[in-house]
Amino acid sequence: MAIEYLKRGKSDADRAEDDAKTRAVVEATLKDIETRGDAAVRELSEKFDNYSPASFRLSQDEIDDLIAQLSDRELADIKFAQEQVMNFARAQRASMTDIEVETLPGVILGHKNIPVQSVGCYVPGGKFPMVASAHMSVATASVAGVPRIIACTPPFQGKPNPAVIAAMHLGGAHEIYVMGGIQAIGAMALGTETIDPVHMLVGPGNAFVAEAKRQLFGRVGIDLFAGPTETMVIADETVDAEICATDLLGQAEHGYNSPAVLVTNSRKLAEETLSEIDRLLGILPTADTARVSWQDYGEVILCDSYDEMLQVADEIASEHVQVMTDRDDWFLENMTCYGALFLGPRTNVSNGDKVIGTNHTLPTKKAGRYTGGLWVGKFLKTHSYQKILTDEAATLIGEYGSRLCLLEGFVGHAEQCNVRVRRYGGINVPYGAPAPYRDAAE
Ligand SMILES: NC(=O)c1ccc[n+]([C@@H]2O[C@H](COP(=O)([O-])OP(=O)(O)OC[C@H]3O[C@@H](n4cnc5c(N)ncnc54)[C@H](O)[C@@H]3O)[C@@H](O)[C@H]2O)c1
Ligand SMILES: [Zn+2]
Repeated sequence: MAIEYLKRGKSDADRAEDDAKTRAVVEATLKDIETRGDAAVRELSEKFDNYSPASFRLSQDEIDDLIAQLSDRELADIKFAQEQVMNFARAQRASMTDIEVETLPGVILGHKNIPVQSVGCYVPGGKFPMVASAHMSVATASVAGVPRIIACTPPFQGKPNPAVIAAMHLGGAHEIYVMGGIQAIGAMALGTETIDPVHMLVGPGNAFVAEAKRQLFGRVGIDLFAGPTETMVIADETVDAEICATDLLGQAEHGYNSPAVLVTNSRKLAEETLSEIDRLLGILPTADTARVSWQDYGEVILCDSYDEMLQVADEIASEHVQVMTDRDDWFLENMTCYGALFLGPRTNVSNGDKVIGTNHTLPTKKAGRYTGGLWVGKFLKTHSYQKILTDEAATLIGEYGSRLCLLEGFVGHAEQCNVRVRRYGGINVPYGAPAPYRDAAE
């Protein structure tokens, strides 16, 4: 491979050191929440968010008052986006069917999809009140039929954000708490004196939130590792530097640690994009964060061929991958590791973030190698079951089972089969012995 870095971000070693610091903070904080419950949650909320309300849970009156602060236009916009997300989620739900098949005469195998019974949805809100994240988790959980949906978001500028709370409420949240960061994640998963723990945590967040979910995995389920936003632009000379630079900075503004990577086969586009980014950083109102992300994590990678671009992109496995080339569908066909694809110059990552209807909670830190993003299927558990309807099937499966159990040395298991062979097949298998071999066709 002849790839060339025109700009490089932080080294892997530096990134690993940052992760280790986050891990340690999260571990100590979760322990504190587990030991001291509500008291710890309140102290942490005071410390990180300077917020200490009478109750972290919003009452129905408080929710109604907050929603009343929105204009009709704002409410209609929120509803439009939520409807797009729910429509796509409904279509995806319809693609998941329960099945029941007869694999051998009298042998019935099936699976059914059962909603997770309670979920905790985290909606980020430290730097920006992320209204859309409420559609992605809360509304999607509603489509899945989750019977208990609780939602947490930090205060924004000292108070609950009306738009976020409206989206949570309209999406179908049963309990809403104004609580952020590790304390929200810990309280939802571990429970406190006032919060019943949930079975699964979902939703994106900063490095602390993502790490807290990761550490709690096992105690509860999690959707996926969805930390600080990452973006990649794969572009050739079918597009210009303005669009590439805009798309890179558009996501770098999320925080101080959002990687943005350009992968291209054009040196001209690469160089022009670098100078366009400098120009835009002079006028973008959120340049404070975007500039730091770009300095520390921005990368420009020049490749020789489309094959090389594909290989680099799969290796990085970025959360968002915007493809603007003369062969976008070729990337769709061939890419294997990413969060979501945004194909062609007419769409862009912020459409997916806010409005178009695909889920914006997506895998970061290479998690796209083993999972896609949040979707209605993550709220459903697929459980199998089996039945044997006839004596013949009980005998046939029992005989094979008897011998296969003993092949592994499991005498007790073999007897579970043998007792059925004796009872339903009338064949006398001595206790603990393998069933005699009969041709399955007999
Ligand atoms: N992967 C995805 O799908 C996806 C989608 C949307 C957003 N995001 C990411 O979500 C993140 C949102 O981050 P945010 O910070 O704005 O909001 P956030 O709600 O995730 O985090 C805010 C909370 O972080 C806690 N916190 C802040 N500083 C802390 C510290 N030093 N130690 C411990 N806790 C601390 C506070 O309790 C605060 O309430 C961004 O990084 C964004 O890129 C990811
Ligand atoms: Zn974004």
